[in-house]
Amino acid sequence: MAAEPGSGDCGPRRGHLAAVVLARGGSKGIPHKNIRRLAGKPLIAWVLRAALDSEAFDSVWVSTDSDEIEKVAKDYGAQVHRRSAEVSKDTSSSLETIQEFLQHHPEVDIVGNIQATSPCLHPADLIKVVDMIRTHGYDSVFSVVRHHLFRWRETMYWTGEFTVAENLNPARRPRRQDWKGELYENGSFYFATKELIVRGLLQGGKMAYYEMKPEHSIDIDIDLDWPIAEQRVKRFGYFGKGMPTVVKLLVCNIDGCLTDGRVYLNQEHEFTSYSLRDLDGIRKLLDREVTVLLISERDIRPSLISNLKLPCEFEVNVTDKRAVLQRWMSKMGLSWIQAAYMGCSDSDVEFLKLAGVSGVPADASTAAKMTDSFTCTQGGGYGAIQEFAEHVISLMESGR
Ligand SMILES: CC(=O)N[C@H]1[C@H]([C@H](O)[C@H](O)CO)O[C@](OP(=O)(O)OC[C@H]2O[C@@H](n3ccc(N)nc3=O)[C@H](O)[C@@H]2O)(C(=O)O)C[C@@H]1O
Repeated sequence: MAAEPGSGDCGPRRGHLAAVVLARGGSKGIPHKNIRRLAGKPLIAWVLRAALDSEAFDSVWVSTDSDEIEKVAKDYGAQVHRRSAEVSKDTSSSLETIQEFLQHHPEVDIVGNIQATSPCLHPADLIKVVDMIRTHGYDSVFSVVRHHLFRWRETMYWTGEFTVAENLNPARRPRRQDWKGELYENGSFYFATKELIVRGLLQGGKMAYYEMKPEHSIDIDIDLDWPIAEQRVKRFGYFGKGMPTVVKLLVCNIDGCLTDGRVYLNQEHEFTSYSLRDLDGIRKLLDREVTVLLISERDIRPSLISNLKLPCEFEVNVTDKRAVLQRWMSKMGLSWIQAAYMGCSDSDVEFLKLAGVSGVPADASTAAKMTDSFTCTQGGGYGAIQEFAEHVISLMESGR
């Protein structure tokens, strides 16, 4: 979606390109915004993952003044620049914070300032922007989105002033499909050379914009934006995988996904519970011809599963998950990319990584959560399977 900038091709550009995500600790509007969980992951994790997976940068940094953010940044694979208190104030601008970063990192020639507040970023976009800089030699590139908004001049009606239309003819109001709309900066990223930044500019020199898809363009500014951003990320975000559009099999760990992992005991029996919402999610997948296989490492009574009255397969007392999964995949003639996997424990990590799409409940183990999986907002046994099933269905329906 790169635009055609007027100045044409400017020749190749080399030099160290650093992705820099600014994440101060003291955000005002939304407390701890930069590491608050959005769709199951700390906010900064979304853009860090896109930047790292793009493999387009020589280094990926988080600039922060907070120990907590430093830890999260490192957990997600970024390097950390500890910034000074002077550039961590409410009044500090991104520009001065980036200038400070450059003073400490003289090896860096170009900065891609990626804003955590736009969490629907995809590596493919970053790869194209880096190509605009590397191959076409632009000095600065920033993200925009197209809006179809009619603008009207601001007036004070009580003074007798009249308003006028600024970008439309009211006598011939264009229909959305007959009007290209206008480009607006969307705050997702700002790439600029060191020369420009040192001169006090993030946008300047040979400039170009990069037009993002509207579904990927979201700017968290006020607290009201948060739930909208969360929905958008769940539907259109980058989950670190090839994003399959065909899913034929869901394998789901019973213990901790279908159940909440708790077992109640009396002298004769063990009891667990499940959520009807999860059965509904499974049913939705079955309706779409996805085979559902429930597995457990525990010796669960088969009648417990058959009592769910769902036409799904199950295997219990599994000692070798890999062998079971391999058997199912070859029986169905599938490759991993066509399989979905939901798990919650360390023994699921391998399969969470292999599957085309994977999900973990909110209370999964840390190792399971650190995989590139869709992290549910619900815990195991409380609707996580339903949430993941809806995510899988939206992937299949989006045709991506
Ligand atoms: C490059 C730039 O000018 N960014 C500014 C953007 C940009 O103009 C809009 O997004 C455009 O739509 O606007 C601001 O955006 P905001 O305040 O949300 O900041 C965006 C992200 O950067 C972090 N940040 C910002 C400044 C700073 N000195 N240190 C930081 O760590 C924030 O924590 C947050 O994760 C604004 O609304 O005031 C302030 C930002 O400085």
